[in-house]
Amino acid sequence: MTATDVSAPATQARIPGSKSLTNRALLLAAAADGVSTVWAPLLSDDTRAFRAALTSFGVAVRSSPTSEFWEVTGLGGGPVGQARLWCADAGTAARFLPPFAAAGRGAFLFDGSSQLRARPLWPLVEALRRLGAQVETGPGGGLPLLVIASDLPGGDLTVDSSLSSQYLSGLLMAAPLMRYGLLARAEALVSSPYVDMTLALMRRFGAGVARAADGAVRIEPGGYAPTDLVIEPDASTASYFFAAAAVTGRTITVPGLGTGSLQGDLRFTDVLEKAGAQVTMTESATTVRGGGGLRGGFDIDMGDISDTFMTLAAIAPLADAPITIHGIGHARLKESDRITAVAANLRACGIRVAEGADWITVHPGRPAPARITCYRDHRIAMSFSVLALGSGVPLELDDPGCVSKTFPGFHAELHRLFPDTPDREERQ
Ligand SMILES: O=C(O)C1=C[C@@H](OP(=O)(O)O)[C@@H](O)[C@H](O)C1
Ligand SMILES: C=C(OP(=O)(O)O)C(=O)O
Repeated sequence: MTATDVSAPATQARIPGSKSLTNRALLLAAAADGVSTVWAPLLSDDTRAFRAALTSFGVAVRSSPTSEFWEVTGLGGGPVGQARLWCADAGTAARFLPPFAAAGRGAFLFDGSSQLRARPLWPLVEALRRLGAQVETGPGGGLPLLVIASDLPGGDLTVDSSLSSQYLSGLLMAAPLMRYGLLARAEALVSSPYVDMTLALMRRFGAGVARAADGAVRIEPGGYAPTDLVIEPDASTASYFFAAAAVTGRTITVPGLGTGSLQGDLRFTDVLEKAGAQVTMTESATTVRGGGGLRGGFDIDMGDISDTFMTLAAIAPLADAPITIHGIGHARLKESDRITAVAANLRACGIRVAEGADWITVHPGRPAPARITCYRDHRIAMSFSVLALGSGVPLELDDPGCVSKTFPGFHAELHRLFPDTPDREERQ
């Protein structure tokens, strides 16, 4: 650490709640038998869509006046009746809500934006059918999806999890509502920390969860008990602020994200450490100190934490040697084909990039001013904002507002923490 770093004021980033924790907590509270309170929920497009869909199922969600908590009156089981559910752009809604519906009784029609319709659902559809649910898909094999439910017996299931972990998470969360529970195995699981998060939250809501020696998970029937829960700040969102510290030589602390975090994406700080940043983690906060430039010359598997691969890829031109990221093939199936999108935008900045089915290599270089195509992907917008900050080069985002999927206040917070860098308007 240099003398300059020591004198730099530690600055606290205000990171909103985790999308993944908020939507899981909403679902489990909706299934529970009683009233749960979700403190510090994320207020963004994805959580509003999830909440609105639950309301369509007949779940009452009451906000405190400033939304510092949401009070959810659970159904004490799966939904009953008929409903149309709009999932907007939210992968979590399209993958978590159909299994919940299938564990109820009635007819439920799910749809979403054209972006969400393009994302695969077939492993979930197949799994639900094998459990005995009646599911009809749209022409592409996914949304719009009709679930005709009449209580699921449950049973023994292997879930193809090579494209996404969300199918398994959705099935696991519905399992305590099935008559005999579920014995579930994942095949070729990607993003495994999200399944750990699912099981941890299910336990918080009183579910009987046991892991077998062969990696299978046994979920007991019996439903959920209501609980009160505080949502952690979002670790994927925090990655942009940690990366910003690394590339500007500044210090950023995120309170509320520490050693006990349930979010795998906090491991992005290990990646920054590998790239030369200093990381300090306590039970209640994480601090990243930049300084000394970004170190490259490594090849890293980010398959478990793929939402943060773009954060690294976008700042990689500022490193002193090439950086290769692998294990991220499933990132092609998200809001955009993220490998192609990142590569195209880096090339638009004049940076040398090579890519394959599940990897990308980014070479060092000074970015040229460019217009960044966001593909309505919040993470493209946030990642390239950090590259603009670190390089001091104006990068214009074609759709700065797409950050509202997970952090509507992103640009304002980045500007608050880094006011001395190129003007925000120039970069958007
Ligand atoms: O379960 C979740 O909350 C999520 C799982 C991950 O998806 P995949 O399992 O499709 O990688 C992640 O990318 C997404 O943002 C949130
Ligand atoms: C992939 C993402 O979202 P989801 O799958 O929940 O739509 C994301 O937030 O990066």
